[in-house]
Amino acid sequence: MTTISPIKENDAVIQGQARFFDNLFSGISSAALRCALELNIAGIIKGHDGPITLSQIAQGISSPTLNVEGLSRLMRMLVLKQIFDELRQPEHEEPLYALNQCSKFLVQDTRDTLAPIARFITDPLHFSPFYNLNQCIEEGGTAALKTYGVEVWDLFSRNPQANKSFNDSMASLTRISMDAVMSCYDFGSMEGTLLDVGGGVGVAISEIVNTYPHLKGINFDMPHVISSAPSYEGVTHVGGDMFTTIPHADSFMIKVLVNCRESITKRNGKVIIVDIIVNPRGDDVFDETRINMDMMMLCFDGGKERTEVEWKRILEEAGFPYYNVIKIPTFVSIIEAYME
Ligand SMILES: C[S@@+](CC[C@H](N)C(=O)[O-])C[C@H]1O[C@@H](n2cnc3c(N)ncnc32)[C@H](O)[C@@H]1O
Repeated sequence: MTTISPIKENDAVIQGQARFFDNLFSGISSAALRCALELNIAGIIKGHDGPITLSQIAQGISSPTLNVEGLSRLMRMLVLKQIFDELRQPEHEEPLYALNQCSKFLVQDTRDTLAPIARFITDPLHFSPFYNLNQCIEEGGTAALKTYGVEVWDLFSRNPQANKSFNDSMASLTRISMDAVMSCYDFGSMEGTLLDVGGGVGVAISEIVNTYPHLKGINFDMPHVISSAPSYEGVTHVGGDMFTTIPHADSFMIKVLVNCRESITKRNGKVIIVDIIVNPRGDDVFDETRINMDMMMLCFDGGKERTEVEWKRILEEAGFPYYNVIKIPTFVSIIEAYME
């Protein structure tokens, strides 16, 4: 006779094992998310205007050799991960699958789509350097350089497809945080020119200028990024290297501060930083996202996400001893920094 001892979920050893496996297999969640994107599952559900069966998803994929059993197992995984909802209703034999607050971001071509960042983050081009993360910690330098022989910005400037994929991914990430930024910060009190340093293809500055047309926007980024930026009314795109010189403006939105001080034309000029403040305590719903983004920067471009103490130090070194932090309901915060 076999006796089965029930799993004691409170047992620290069991919990440790479960945590180990959850982390070990977390890359499979990314792969399943990418697979849902490639198969356009969110788009198929959205197209039906309501929850649908597995067979309807299968029809939407319309592959003559579709592995329906595989699709059903994929949906089980995506439901377990709360990426899609599964509804069991008595009148339906088959479960119904529905979009939820997570999978709605997989629908493509909407204003709030996160499909471009999902595609970029799960792309081998982005993921391969993580296999060299240990080297980048042992020796310093970026894992991207060790993988590709060039830094990412060079890689993007030489590879138009990678450049577009990265720029689109950043634009989608920026777009979803801009509502929170705009509703919590009064750009209307600014005057003259506002320059976004490393502004990508100009999503943030275009939204600001669109709401506050009295401001003149300057979007500053590297020439290969600017060359693919769409034009926006009230925004001038300028290509260049922020480590060499940044154009003059009355106020700045910025990620790197060193050159900013010399570029501020008025004494009352201020710097608005819209960026991550790392909170290693993990008591905020976005803390893991912020730490993941920090690892991405460590591996990929050699940048870093900062705690408030680190921001305070870097601001002081750049000549901005006064600052306010404005917490907003998204993964970034606003830091308003002043010279005096
Ligand atoms: C993390 S992305 C952020 C893009 C944009 N601010 C956004 O939120 O969507 C960093 C940006 O900095 C730009 N960048 C990196 N090094 C730069 C440099 N030396 N001069 C100007 N821009 C630079 C990159 O091209 C990229 O668009």
